[in-house]
Amino acid sequence: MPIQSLYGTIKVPGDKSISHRAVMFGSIAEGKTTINGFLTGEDCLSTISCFKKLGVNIVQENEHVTVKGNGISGLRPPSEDLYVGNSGTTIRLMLGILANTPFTSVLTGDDSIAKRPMNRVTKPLKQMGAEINGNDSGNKIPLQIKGGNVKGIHYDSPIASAQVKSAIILAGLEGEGTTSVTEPLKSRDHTERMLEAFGAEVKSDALTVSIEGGQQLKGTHIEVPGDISSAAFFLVAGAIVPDSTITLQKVGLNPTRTGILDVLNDMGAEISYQNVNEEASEPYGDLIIKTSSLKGTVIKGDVIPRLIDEIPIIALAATQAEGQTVIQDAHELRVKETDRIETVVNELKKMGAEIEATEDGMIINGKTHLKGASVQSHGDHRIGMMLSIASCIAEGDTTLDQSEAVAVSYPSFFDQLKRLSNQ
Ligand SMILES: O=C(O)C1=C[C@@H](OP(=O)(O)O)[C@@H](O)[C@H](O)C1
Ligand SMILES: C=C(OP(=O)(O)O)C(=O)O
Repeated sequence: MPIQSLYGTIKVPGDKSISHRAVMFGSIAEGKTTINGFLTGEDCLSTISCFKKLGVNIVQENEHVTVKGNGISGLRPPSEDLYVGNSGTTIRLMLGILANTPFTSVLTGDDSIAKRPMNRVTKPLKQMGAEINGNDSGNKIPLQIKGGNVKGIHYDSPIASAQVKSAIILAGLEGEGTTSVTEPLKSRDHTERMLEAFGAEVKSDALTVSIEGGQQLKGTHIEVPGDISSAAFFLVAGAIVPDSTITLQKVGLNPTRTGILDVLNDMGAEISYQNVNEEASEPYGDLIIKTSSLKGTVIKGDVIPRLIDEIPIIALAATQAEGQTVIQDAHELRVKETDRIETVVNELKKMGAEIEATEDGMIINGKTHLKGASVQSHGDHRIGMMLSIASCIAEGDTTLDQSEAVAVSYPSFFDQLKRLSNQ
């Protein structure tokens, strides 16, 4: 049923990319790391569980985590498989770390991870000296990795992927000589920023990142800002639900992640900023969104890696914008938790959207009146949240199958949505 308005202030949960990295880097650092604002979503809990199996002492109490690391050489052979659940970031970054451990580990995950390509990281890691075996020549789980004796390489990555860049840089941390990665477009730079916070020296020059081997990380304190990828659902909800004003507190504003703000601005959304801190290692600020008249736009090129996870909710915004929206260069969506081009198009069509898939994106004509339907998340958290926001403006009832998937990145999503709609 259509919601009358969304009004109020919320603090979205901690950034998923930063929460994963804080636990991982704390686990291979020397000494104590404390984390505040940790995301308690299932993906980040999978990362904690894997490092506990590698012998790291990690205590998690809600958003506070303490990690006692003993360096990479302090990691111990796991007595069981490392289960990464639904998390691509966990498996790909861990492979980079495990390239430096002289024992064998086996990495597995859920049905979605079983379909996702791993050769994007296993190929360069094998070149660096890691022994990796798995289904489809090391492309699919379960993956067996034995590390040690890593040699630095230069890698020209065919895709703009922070997971690929991070896996190689993490492998290079203990490797011999210099390791560098050049990517075609700049991807999120949380690894580079956080390695510096842990005392390492990382060089970034345009599209190339490099690191010298033999650096020891030192435990530190990490403050995790709110996840802009989670805030995105309420930015779009605030723009498309009538009579709404939503304040989102302490949202991460790292420029490699703010593509959604640029696109919503182009579409005519009324977003204002307060309490911005640009000095923090990860900048953040409060965002205020009001109901807005949106217009169609073209989204392509170097903004794509800066909003890749936000495309499902941007597609919904486009159904409520006057004119045509074209999304290009987003082929990567086909290898996320689901094929997000297919799932977005098929599910939004059920609600009456005028949306067509292209090979590397979609074309959406607006503005359309959405109607309630029986839809499904396909076990993909971002599809589930996008469809829930769609139901807020749809005429009639919507039922969402597999809604529990939202807990992967946003366990408090439905509670916060309810709170904003009741105020
Ligand atoms: O490094 C990260 O934390 C992430 C990188 C992105 O994936 P790719 O590296 O595959 O683009 C993103 O889609 C994912 O949600 C998180
Ligand atoms: C693609 C995502 O995550 P991951 O690759 O870590 O599974 C996501 O959160 O949208």
